[in-house]
Amino acid sequence: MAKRIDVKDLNLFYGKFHAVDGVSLAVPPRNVTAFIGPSGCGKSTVLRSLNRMHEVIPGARAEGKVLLDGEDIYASTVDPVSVRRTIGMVFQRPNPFPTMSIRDNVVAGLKLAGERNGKKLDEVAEQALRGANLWAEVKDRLNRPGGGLSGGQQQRLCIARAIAVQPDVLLMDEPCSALDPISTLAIEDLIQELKKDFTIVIVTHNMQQAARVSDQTAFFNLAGVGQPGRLVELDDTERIFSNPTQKATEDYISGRFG
Ligand SMILES: Nc1ncnc2c1ncn2[C@@H]1O[C@H](COP(=O)(O)OP(=O)(O)OP(=O)(O)O)[C@@H](O)[C@H]1O
Repeated sequence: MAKRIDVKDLNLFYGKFHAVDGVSLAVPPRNVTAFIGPSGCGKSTVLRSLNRMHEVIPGARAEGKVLLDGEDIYASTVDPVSVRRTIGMVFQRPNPFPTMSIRDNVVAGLKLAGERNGKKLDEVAEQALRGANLWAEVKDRLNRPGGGLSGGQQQRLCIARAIAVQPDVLLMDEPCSALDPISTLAIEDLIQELKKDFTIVIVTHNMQQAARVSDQTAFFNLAGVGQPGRLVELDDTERIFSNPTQKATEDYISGRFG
């Protein structure tokens, strides 16, 4: 169930390129944290480092600590695959397995982990689809392909797939950027529901969205061209949008740059 994350002096690299410099931040459990900032400042890179997806890119590496309820996910004894199971991820473009049935998409992770009991898989599929606010729309076509759903439904299917394995944390990388406004609102409502059970970190370019869905907001920026991105400030969302302490944050949220 929902866990806290503490990031300590995290530096992220792509080969020799120092992409993110010295980030420290805390994400409380059952809380939505939004990452905002101009393009290229490292939001997605930091997000991917929170479940060790960053290192999947050839040459990419992380220095520093990411603690999940005090346990360092980068410790040498930790299996990155189990980290990714505990800290799930939803991507920018919905990526269901298109020919696989809706039901099998949801339970794909569980089947991979060896669960073979059909009744149990049906139960988990229903629970996860209900949790993702999709059950009512798909309950009569669970055996039809996931690729046949609308974009917004596919994204909720991917959220159902992510929560079916009961992660502690959900990372969302611009989950609404490929969706229309109605589907976007459906996902935003869903995020409010999900935070009762999960710790959520969301990258968004949409500042209204950050203001609507998050409890705290982290503003990232670049010190200059070719310089690494860094965390400028992290505070309650209300404060970031009404009275930030840093001028760069104020300039960004008031639309003066970015
Ligand atoms: N796979 C990669 N290989 C090399 N460099 C990368 C890779 N992915 C990102 N970068 C670089 O790392 C820096 C941070 O990129 P990142 O995508 O994290 O920024 P971002 O703030 O999420 O940007 P955006 O808002 O445009 O998605 C950029 O300079 C980017 O070019």
